[in-house]
Amino acid sequence: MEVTGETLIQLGFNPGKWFSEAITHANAHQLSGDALVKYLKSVEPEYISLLDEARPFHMNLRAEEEGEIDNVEKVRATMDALMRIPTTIEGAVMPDACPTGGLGQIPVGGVVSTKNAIHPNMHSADICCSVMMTNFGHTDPKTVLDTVHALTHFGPGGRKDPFALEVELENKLRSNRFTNNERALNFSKSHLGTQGDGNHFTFVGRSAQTGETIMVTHHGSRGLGAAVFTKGMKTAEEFRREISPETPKHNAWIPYDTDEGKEYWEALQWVREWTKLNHTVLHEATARSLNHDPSLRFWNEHNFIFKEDDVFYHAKGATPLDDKFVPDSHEQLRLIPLNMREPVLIVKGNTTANNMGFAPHGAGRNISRSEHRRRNSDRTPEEIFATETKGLDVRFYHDEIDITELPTAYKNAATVKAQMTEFGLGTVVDEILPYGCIMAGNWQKNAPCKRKNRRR
Ligand SMILES: Nc1nc2c(ncn2[C@@H]2O[C@H](COP(=O)(O)O)[C@@H](O)[C@H]2O)c(=O)[nH]1
Ligand SMILES: [Mn+2]
Repeated sequence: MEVTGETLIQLGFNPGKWFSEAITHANAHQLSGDALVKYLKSVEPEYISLLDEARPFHMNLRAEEEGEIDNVEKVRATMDALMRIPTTIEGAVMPDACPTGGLGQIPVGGVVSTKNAIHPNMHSADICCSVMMTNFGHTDPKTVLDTVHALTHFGPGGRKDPFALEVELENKLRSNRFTNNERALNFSKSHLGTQGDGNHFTFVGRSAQTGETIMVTHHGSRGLGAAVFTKGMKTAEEFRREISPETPKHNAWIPYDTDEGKEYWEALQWVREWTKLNHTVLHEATARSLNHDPSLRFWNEHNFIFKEDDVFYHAKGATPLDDKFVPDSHEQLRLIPLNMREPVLIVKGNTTANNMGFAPHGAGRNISRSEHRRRNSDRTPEEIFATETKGLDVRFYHDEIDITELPTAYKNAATVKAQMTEFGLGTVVDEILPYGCIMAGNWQKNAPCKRKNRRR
């Protein structure tokens, strides 16, 4: 009987590139029964198994009240599963941690170091989600917010009036297999100067130290990053089948010491450069419109992979404190937003025994968006908005309130700040006190397909 791929799968072997040569050999020698199994065992690749025990991780997170226990336990459980992936070295969990996806997926607020391995799912689709600030001196905060409101773009899709993509960066994108495709290249142009949706924002406030007006933008790499992520996951899956089929798909990795690994790492750097430009064009356009020469601008990513020799630090919603991770660091300063009613923190810090060189990237959530909606179903969005944004100038770009972005949707900011101090996760050197902000809002409510459904 002819030996096929199906025969091998039924015998319990994992499909991979080795199948084709083994099938040819088995048929040429008419192998069957024990002889076939013996031969297949002798040529089957040696797979990397999951670790029997989880590698160590630091829980810089503690439940302070009843409602937080469930979240903390879920974060611990997912880290326990994740730290059995054979590439892992060490992990850390930040006070803003919350689970995302199934068991074994890196939580938001998680840091995992690996040896010679890049795990695309540990940076997820919004590669290099980040925050940038510009100091506008003593310009009136409302004037800054009005000015950026007229210039920015929130919601799905791209701009009708895109900013120009630098030729040098376009050439870089065209030189890499993960970015040189129509989808990624189109996004790199049409999405430049866009902020997307969800919890991305433009925030304006005043420095607690100097009273100067500071603008902070929060967004990532938009369609370009998502396109790179899709390709990265596909490549990682090809490796997973060949080297560690026992590893769950969501934790597949690309070995760095391969052509694909080196090129994926390079693609991540181009995405980082593009994302920085995506913030910068908005900050520069605002400064030009205000005819103001800004005194200070800096940024930091909080959803990225950082490399030190052959060790890769995956930070899924964590702020790199240590300058070894940040090539364009300004005086070691980093930005950590909390919610629209709270200050954006300006922090500094170093690597310690338990922080792996990172701090939280925000407040995080104890409950999902849908649970938050359920708990507030007894009040109208307008009532909730009025209570939660009193005294602030809060705007939704698409004119529809998104209650899942209001302050009570997030963890208690005071608790997160207290745990930053308790676990040594950076020192606050200044705070940007809120004047107001712009977010996408619930743009789906008036999306054409929703309107059509409502008419039915
Ligand atoms: N200052 C503001 N901070 C906000 C707002 N909405 C959310 N957030 C915080 O940002 C972090 C980062 O979110 P992620 O998308 O990178 O995971 C989040 O944990 C919140 O604490 C806002 O409107 N203003
Ligand atoms: Mn972010």
